[in-house]
Amino acid sequence: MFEKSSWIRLPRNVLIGHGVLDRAVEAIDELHLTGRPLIVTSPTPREIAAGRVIDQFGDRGVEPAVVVVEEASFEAVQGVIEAARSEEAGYLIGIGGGKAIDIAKMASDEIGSGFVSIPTAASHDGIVSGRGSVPEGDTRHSVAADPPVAVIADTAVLANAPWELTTAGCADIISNYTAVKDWRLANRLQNVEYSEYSAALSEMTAEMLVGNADSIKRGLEESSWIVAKALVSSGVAMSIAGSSRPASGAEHLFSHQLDRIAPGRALHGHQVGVGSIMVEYLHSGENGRWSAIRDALASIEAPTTADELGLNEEEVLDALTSAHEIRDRYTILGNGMNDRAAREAATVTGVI
Ligand SMILES: NC(=O)C1=CN([C@@H]2O[C@H](COP(=O)(O)OP(=O)(O)OC[C@H]3O[C@@H](n4cnc5c(N)ncnc54)[C@H](OP(=O)(O)O)[C@@H]3O)[C@@H](O)[C@H]2O)C=CC1
Ligand SMILES: O=C(CO)COP(=O)(O)O
Ligand SMILES: [Zn+2]
Repeated sequence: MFEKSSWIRLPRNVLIGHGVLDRAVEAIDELHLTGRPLIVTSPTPREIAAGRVIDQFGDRGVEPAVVVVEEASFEAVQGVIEAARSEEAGYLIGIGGGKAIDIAKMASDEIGSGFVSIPTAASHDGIVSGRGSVPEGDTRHSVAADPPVAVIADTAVLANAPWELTTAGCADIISNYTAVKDWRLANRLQNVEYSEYSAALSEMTAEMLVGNADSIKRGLEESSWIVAKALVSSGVAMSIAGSSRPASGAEHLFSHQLDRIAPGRALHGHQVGVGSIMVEYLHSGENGRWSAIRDALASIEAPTTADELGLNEEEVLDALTSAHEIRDRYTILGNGMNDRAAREAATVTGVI
């Protein structure tokens, strides 16, 4: 008897392009959300973008509540939930990088309200996904949450963000190559649920980004357009899968470990990019495609070495040998790498 079923949650309105931030309230109006909006933002995006959205609401006689978060943590999520209750918010709007958007996403899931994603940086593919990613103690939780009901990505805002945030977003997309390899492996070895559609979309997104690498240049708004579309596409792949598997494999475990070992040293996307070079080496060996991943990263000015990430050898080796412990997610790392194997992978690929 056929008993399979799936429920794919996707955003309804996706606006990408020059100046779309000024149409934010118009796009939100179309969704028929009710009640007072609560804006969740972080310090810089508060200055850069949230004010413009608040003004649009003001023109309609609506005064949104605002919470400014400093870090991605469960306490911050709890704070937003409490603010939403005390301010009687009807829905949430996340304005910022991954931190603000993840927190708004997870709080709205808990409250059962709608959530709108307004990224100010093209720095990661969580801007549209139905996953929140939050560290806690020695682990990191990838939490299921409703995806945004709308995404409003203004390429002028994204292009004005520091260039490294955009290259981080590119690297997060390029890492899909190894994430999908790990997913297939986990499906073969552990019967992990796998979606061919989601995997194909995730890989195609990485292919298209690499194919357009020549147009990804500092100071060019078109770069933000290309990257924002790829981030949306990768987020959709995660929504189809119902997990972050198509965009998060061993290279993400490596990065999550770095967040513990060397917090705040480098951006999420940059760490996963470097992780991806080494994970590709583990999958395909010395003559494999790891050098193509490295070259793709280098061509968009993303880091390819420990040095460029601001890390030393020991930190990289520590993260590599302990990455398998951070979460119950089967990858090429299996039961873990020993010191010698880790050093070899990092040395052959030129990471250290
Ligand atoms: N849910 C998911 O599927 C995914 C989630 N993530 C999560 O996202 C987070 C990483 O995202 P990331 O965006 O790098 O982190 P942040 O939100 O911390 O943003 C990075 C930095 O950029 C600043 N910033 C944001 N927008 C602008 C702008 N327009 N101009 C100048 N500065 C700006 C922020 O300032 P300020 O400090 O003032 O806010 C911050 O210092 C991690 O927590 C990661 O786990 C990553 C990938 C996928
Ligand atoms: O960063 C992500 C995808 O790019 C989210 O993955 P995690 O589930 O590993 O947090
Ligand atoms: Zn990522």
